[in-house]
Amino acid sequence: MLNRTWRQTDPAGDLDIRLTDTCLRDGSHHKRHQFRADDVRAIVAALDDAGVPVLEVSHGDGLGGSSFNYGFSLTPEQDLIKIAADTARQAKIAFLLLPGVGTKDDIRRARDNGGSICRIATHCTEADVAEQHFGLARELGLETVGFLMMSHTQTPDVLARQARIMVDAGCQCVYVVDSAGALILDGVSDRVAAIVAEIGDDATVGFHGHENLDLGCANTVLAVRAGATQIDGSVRRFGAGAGNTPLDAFVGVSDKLGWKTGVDFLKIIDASEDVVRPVMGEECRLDRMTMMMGYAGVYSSFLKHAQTAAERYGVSGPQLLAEAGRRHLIGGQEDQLIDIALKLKT
Ligand SMILES: C[C@H](O)CC(=O)C(=O)O
Ligand SMILES: [Mn+2]
Repeated sequence: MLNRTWRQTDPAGDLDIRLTDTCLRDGSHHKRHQFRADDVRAIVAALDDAGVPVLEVSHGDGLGGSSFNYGFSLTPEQDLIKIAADTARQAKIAFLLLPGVGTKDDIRRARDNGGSICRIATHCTEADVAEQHFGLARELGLETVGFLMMSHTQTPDVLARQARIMVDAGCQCVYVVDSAGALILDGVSDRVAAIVAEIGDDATVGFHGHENLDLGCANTVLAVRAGATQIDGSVRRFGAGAGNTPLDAFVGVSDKLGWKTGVDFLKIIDASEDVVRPVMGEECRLDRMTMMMGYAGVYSSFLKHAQTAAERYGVSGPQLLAEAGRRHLIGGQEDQLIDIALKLKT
């Protein structure tokens, strides 16, 4: 019989990990951007009380995302950022910006509303479009994070070079972002390790997982073991597609591995059940649509757009998403889903 203690300490040893919950930003995709002010107030209060150090609040596609192309917000995101900042006692409020969707003025407004961490996301080969935004964010005294979206599409070396561009522009932490939930175990650790090797003396590295192949927690553990110290997740997986790495479960995993997150496990699982779940409308599901997203490498925030197109034109959603994967669509190409549906219909 193996003499195993119940608490398997991890080869990575005692680690401090900083968690960011993104259910009020990535979860905005799942909720079709229909957050009410009271939803945000309740979720921020509960996650803040549980000790979550960073809460991200914005439209799912980032500042300025409320539009015909991405979906209109029920409550202006700048109001939600201010509500979050006014409600949180210890948590910092982060916001996301995709250059071209949002503007530098949106960054200024989010800072004025109490946001203190500016997270700038680009496709993983287009880091250079964010250079001026990192520069402005640092001038404004904001902490900066860079998102390399759709990281599964590029090799570790390419991502490392893109991370260097972000850091040289003022980014303080670069994330491997598994936007499609398509990365599998070593595919995560290889990418994180390559970026750590490139920028580890100047910046930290993070990981943002999605659940489309049900690997969120496992991938995130390997990201930490490869050197990531900033981790995204969402309570109740409340994010695009089948959701993000479940932050509540990951807190439990971290506790059992001896990693320090500062989050109270009992409080976060109660917040998940009693506060977040009632706001979601429906659970984020691992179903044929979301599994096809992970399988075909499709941007998770396309899910609701693909469901709408498949229903409107009477075509197979999984087949629509398979073609979106073949076309290597990236954020901003939501309209292509309609083109695919029309072609499938003929
Ligand atoms: C705008 C996207 O939703 C950012 C993100 O969360 C991802 O790429 O994953
Ligand atoms: Mn995401």
